[in-house]
Amino acid sequence: MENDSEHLKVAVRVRPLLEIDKTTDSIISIPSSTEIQIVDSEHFIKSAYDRVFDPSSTQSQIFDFVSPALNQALKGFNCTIFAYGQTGTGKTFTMFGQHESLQSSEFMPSLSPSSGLIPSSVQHLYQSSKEKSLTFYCSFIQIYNEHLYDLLQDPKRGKVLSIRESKLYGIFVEGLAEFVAESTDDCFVLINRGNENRAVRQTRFNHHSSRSHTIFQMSIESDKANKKGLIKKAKLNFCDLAGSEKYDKENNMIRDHVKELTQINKSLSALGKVIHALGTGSSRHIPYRDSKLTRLLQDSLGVNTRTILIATVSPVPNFVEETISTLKFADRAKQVMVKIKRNEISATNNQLILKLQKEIQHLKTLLNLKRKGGMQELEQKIWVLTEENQKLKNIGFTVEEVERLKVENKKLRIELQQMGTYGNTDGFYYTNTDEEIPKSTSPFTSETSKGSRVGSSKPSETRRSNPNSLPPKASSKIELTSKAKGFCDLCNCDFPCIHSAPSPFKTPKDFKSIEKSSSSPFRKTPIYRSAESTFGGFSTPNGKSPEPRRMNVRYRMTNCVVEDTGVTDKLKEVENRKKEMRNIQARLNKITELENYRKEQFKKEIKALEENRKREEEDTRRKMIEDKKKKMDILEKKKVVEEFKRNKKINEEIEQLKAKVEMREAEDKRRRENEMKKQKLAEYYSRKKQQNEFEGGNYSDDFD
Ligand SMILES: Nc1ncnc2c1ncn2[C@@H]1O[C@H](COP(=O)(O)OP(=O)(O)OP(=O)(O)O)[C@@H](O)[C@H]1O
Repeated sequence: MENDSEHLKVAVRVRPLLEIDKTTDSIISIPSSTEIQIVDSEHFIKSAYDRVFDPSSTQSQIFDFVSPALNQALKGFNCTIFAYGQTGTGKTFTMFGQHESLQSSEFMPSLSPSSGLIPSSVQHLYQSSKEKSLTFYCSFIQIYNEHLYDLLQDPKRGKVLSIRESKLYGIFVEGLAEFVAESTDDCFVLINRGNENRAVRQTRFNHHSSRSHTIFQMSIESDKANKKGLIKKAKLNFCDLAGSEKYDKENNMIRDHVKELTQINKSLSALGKVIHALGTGSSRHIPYRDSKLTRLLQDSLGVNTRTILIATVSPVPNFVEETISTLKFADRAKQVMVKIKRNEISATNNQLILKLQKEIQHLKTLLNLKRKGGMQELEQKIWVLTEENQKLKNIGFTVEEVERLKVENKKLRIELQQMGTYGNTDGFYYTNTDEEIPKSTSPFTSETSKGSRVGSSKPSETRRSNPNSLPPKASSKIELTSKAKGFCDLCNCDFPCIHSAPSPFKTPKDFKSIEKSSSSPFRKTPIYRSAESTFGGFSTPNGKSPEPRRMNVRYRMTNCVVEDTGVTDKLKEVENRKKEMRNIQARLNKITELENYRKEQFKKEIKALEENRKREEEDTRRKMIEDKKKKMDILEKKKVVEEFKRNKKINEEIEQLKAKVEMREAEDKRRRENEMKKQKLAEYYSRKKQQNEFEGGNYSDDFD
């Protein structure tokens, strides 16, 4: 199965009846593990899929269905898993697990039976890759109202990210953080964090309805080349799509809800069109660019990616139309053929080397900057590295050298992480926890961390203590230009804001200390959230104080400048404060402008909706009139036909009567002729008789 074509795999999961459904009737029956039937007074539909999961199916059965694809991902095959369905049918339940368990605060190193596909897959991947030297990079994206946000770095949806395409990276999200997750726990923390930040809303059919599409991405890269000198890499996408929903005319929906609903339905319809185009195979143009979702998944949909669709449906009779529409979508998806090949890249491939060099260059720059400080040196270093990079590009590399580059890359990241750097240069960020964090308040104690790590490639201690690390104050001298100006890159908010958190692994106490030290007018707002909550049955310890998780992160971002803002004297501080205030004012103006713009947009949308409605009403009225006219025409025609039939019948009767009359007349004529003949004969015989008598002869009546 090195290079193969296969159908997109489709499973349907029927969720059980819930209290919120307020019914015990179900329209769904499952004759076999691959068939589903919808039966009610108006429908009888039967269709077959790769697998149908009945309402009693467990999370582990779903995991078993996808696990072969996960194993393939470890061998270098891309994989995308979707959950698609109407709102409240169990997409998030399937992908992440029971919602309540997301909130639990008990730490359980193992997964619970209610854990969803993503946590189970993460655990499986780490367990299966114990012996292999693989690196996992994780990112978490949400698409809300057709805008992309980084769920791990941007909880307030402050910065809209853009999708870019380049030869080096393919399709990628500019500025999206990719964390190096060294263990299952690292991943779990990231998933929890992302889940906390996801846009949800209470709707009629779901108390925690997801209002955004989320994509948890894992890039798996082998650290070492195989015997053939090839390096494996695979991308895994877990997509929990927002659920489609009908416009609720009776209960006035609020403005934001209407907007969300419009955007969700629009992007799902774009996804449907892409699936349709891929399924028919005839269409040359695949409309990937119609929505952010399809554009982002362009290289993971139908192209070199094993794709699994889990369509979730409700058994409630009221949602029969939605269930049928989901099954239709799943039917179309079944037709899609995907050509799959292993993603292997020669270790000496120019692009890979270039990428590694680029990363190493940034890492080195940051490290030197961290160690020595100073803008001049940084500029010098960048210049030297650029030169070096240029030279390196022209030199042939051996596999061993590339492997060394990879190892160096990883080492540098870890070193940076341990130094507590939060920096940014051309292309990459590296975040870290602060050395000042009191160990007792972190959500990850060393014992817990040690005990719970599954498949961690490194003991957690190695990432904690660092003899080279600078004292915390020194590290705080290095800041981003935008921060020096009092702006955050992500949300343009006053600084320090939520994005100044070194990593998603802050602890409540850390946040308090930040709040205290900050003089920002926003500092009273508890902007940081701890990674305490869990999902799928894993969480933070009760009362225990784990150690901060340290992780590396790379950002795909360009043209960021680093400068020395280690300002300690009072004057500059005052100056900075003023600047900060000016920036806040500017930001407020911007927000007001934005608000006005949004209002304007909303008015336009309402107007458009109103016009649409009017147009639809007009269409309906016109159609009704046309229908009426048609009916009248038909009635008119019917009348004519009946008249014609009646006339025809009358004519036939007349004809019959005429025929009868003619017959009678002929009969009369014949009778008259016979009588005349008889009369003539009688006259003849009487005359003959008279003649015989006269002649004296005998008269005989015999005549021939
Ligand atoms: N298979 C299942 N077993 C038990 N409960 C389920 C199952 N599927 C869904 N549920 C419950 O149904 C409710 C809605 O599920 P969920 O939030 O996953 O739906 P969703 O499809 O993601 O909805 P939305 O699109 O609105 O986000 C939740 O309370 C969830 O616990």
